[in-house]
Amino acid sequence: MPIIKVSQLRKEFKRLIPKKGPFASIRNLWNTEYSVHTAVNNISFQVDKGELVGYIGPNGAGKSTSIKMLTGILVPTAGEVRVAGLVPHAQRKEHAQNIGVVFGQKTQLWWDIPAIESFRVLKTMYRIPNETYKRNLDLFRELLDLHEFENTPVRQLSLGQRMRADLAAALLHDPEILFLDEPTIGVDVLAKEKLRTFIREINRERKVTVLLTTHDMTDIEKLCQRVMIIDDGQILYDGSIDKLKNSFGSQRTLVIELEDEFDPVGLDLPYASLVRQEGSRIWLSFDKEQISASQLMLELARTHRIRDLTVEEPEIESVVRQIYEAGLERKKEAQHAALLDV
Ligand SMILES: Nc1ncnc2c1ncn2[C@@H]1O[C@H](COP(=O)(O)OP(=O)(O)OP(=O)(O)O)[C@@H](O)[C@H]1O
Repeated sequence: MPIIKVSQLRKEFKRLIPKKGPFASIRNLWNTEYSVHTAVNNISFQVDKGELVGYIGPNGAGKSTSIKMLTGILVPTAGEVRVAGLVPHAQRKEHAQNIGVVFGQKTQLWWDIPAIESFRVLKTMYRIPNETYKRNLDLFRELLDLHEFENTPVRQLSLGQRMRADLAAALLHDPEILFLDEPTIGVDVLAKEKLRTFIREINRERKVTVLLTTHDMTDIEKLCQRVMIIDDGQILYDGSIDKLKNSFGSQRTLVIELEDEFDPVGLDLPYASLVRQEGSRIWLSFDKEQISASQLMLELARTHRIRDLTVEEPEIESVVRQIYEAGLERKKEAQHAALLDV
């Protein structure tokens, strides 16, 4: 059952075109010339209840703008968005009861008071029953080690501690849906792992639907069953991580353990290149569209005795990098064509 429904969603921003030349700063005071920038360009998708979906894309792709429309902070220019049956920007108060939001770049907590005080304020704001509040706080204390720092003013917390407090704050009122905008940004490896374990736990145990934006592909690999890639305001991919690797990353590595020391003399392997060698172990990179791992192995077996072999899938990091780079190339070509048109 879809809990998030987005159809032909669009967001345009007007940008002032600054005047140049003499007295520009004064003339800009009366400037009314704008250009329109489309940050989100007619996207459509649905998220089912209980899903944990990664929403990724390069800088400026439109992730935060989408999240802001889903959370009701921004009003769409066109299209439809419904979250748990509500229109976020039109029904902000009811919507706030259904969602939790964490923006990694900006805390939702009050800066000058300890996190525990912020939690008490949130309890009143969201009218959280005593029992629910206590149950949740006890659980979050246990899973996020809140007791270590809950009495320290938020401004004195480390980034990792602040993020843990923010996550707890976002979930105190038992929301059905959690929006996470870069929750692991700038956090050290151990703290990241703690945050990931917590996110996984509340998704699995409490069936909270999670939409997560991140630049950290390990977050995606460790947490998400499904990933959506947005670039230039448009969704380029929506599906599983395995399918993503298969569709976009055809490069594979065959790791072979030979019986004897590797001797490259006279070796002529079609469609493969030797990328590494350590004694009798070699790494061959190949494109699965051109040759299969078994064909490659047969070729090698003509001249070498093989003891063992494994095929390494591409890292999601490199697959996603290729997709971003292809998008960048397309943008450069479009800009170049536009310049030629002028
Ligand atoms: N308030 C605004 N006014 C004008 N342009 C904006 C505004 N907010 C965002 N944009 C533009 O919209 C585009 C998408 O921005 P957005 O913040 O959604 O990207 P993002 O994918 O979240 O990027 P990042 O990974 O860098 O956070 C960018 O070109 C950005 O400059």
